Amino acid sequence: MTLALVCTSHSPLLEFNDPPPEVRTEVDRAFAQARQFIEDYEPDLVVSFAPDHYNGFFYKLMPPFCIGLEASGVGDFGSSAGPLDVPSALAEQMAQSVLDQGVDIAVSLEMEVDHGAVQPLEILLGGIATKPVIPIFVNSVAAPFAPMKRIRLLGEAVGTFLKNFDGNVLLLGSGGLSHDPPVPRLEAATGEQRKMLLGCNHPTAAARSVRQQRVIDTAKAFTRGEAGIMDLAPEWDRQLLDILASGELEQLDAWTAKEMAATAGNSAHEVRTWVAAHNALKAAAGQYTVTSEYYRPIPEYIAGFAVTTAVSVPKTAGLTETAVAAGTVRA
Ligand SMILES: O=C(O)CCC(=O)/C=C/C=C(\O)C(=O)O
Ligand SMILES: [Fe+2]
Repeated sequence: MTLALVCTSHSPLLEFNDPPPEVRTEVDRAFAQARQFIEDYEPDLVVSFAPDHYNGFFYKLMPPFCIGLEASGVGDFGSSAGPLDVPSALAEQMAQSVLDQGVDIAVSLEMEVDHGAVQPLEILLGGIATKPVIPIFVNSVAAPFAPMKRIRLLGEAVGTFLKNFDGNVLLLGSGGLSHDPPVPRLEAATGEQRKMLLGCNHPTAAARSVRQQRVIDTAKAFTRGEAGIMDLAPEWDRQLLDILASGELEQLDAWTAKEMAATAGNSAHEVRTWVAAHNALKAAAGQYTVTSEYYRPIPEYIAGFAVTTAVSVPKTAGLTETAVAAGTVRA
């Protein structure tokens, strides 16, 4: 059994608001590099840690974590709709193992996933059903949030389960880094929004379209420096990437939800998926090496935008020559 990891920011704006061409080229190159990394690795199973943005999980019943025993894409922001290829029996065994290890996790036989889970599958694996995928929802937008230590322990429990898997496992983390896009929040919700957040009415295509347009308009205003959302926080992003690369993930236990949001924006909680994925790799393999890392704050995507790859082998010379040659290595 070996493991590999790709963590990537997602953005609903990828196809709706272009950054300058040289930045788009950089992002495409980082995606291409991650795709090649996966192709070379030939995963038998993908385990995806991803958030949701009130398309599949609502306040009517909001679990901190959930494993999909069956799942399908909802098709928001032009992402693919339809079933994922979830190995249900294996996903159920994973859920039992995670529970046995002391991490309470929900399961869903009808999990709905949005662009947060679907974009990485499309971009990195060519579609939502090209490989067997176990989707793990990590709540990253709906307060209250699980403490960071629990996120680390979720990753550890998943990684411990994967130790016994006979095959190559690719871990995915999706989201972040610093960003504050206009995702509605309960504390500021109007009557109609509150109903949407509760999940009283499942979002219609028309309602989704209004929400989507708001994100696009905000991104355009943000790029002009005119949006009333928080700035990106490159220093916070770099600190996080350094900690993830160091493997000393316990350092993140002290990060509180309040400070994370205050420093890096309300959607910075999506980095929880990165922490869980990295600790799954660490738990399964003992050590890991980050092999490539792309990072740039991209206002057009409202994102501290990063793509990294890692493998379950001890540290050697550090980042690979490929990463350096592609110009995607961090400073
Ligand atoms: O109004 C809504 O709920 C839609 C907003 C939305 O889905 C925004 C998503 C933003 C990201 O996924 C992101 O920047 O990470
Ligand atoms: Fe998101």
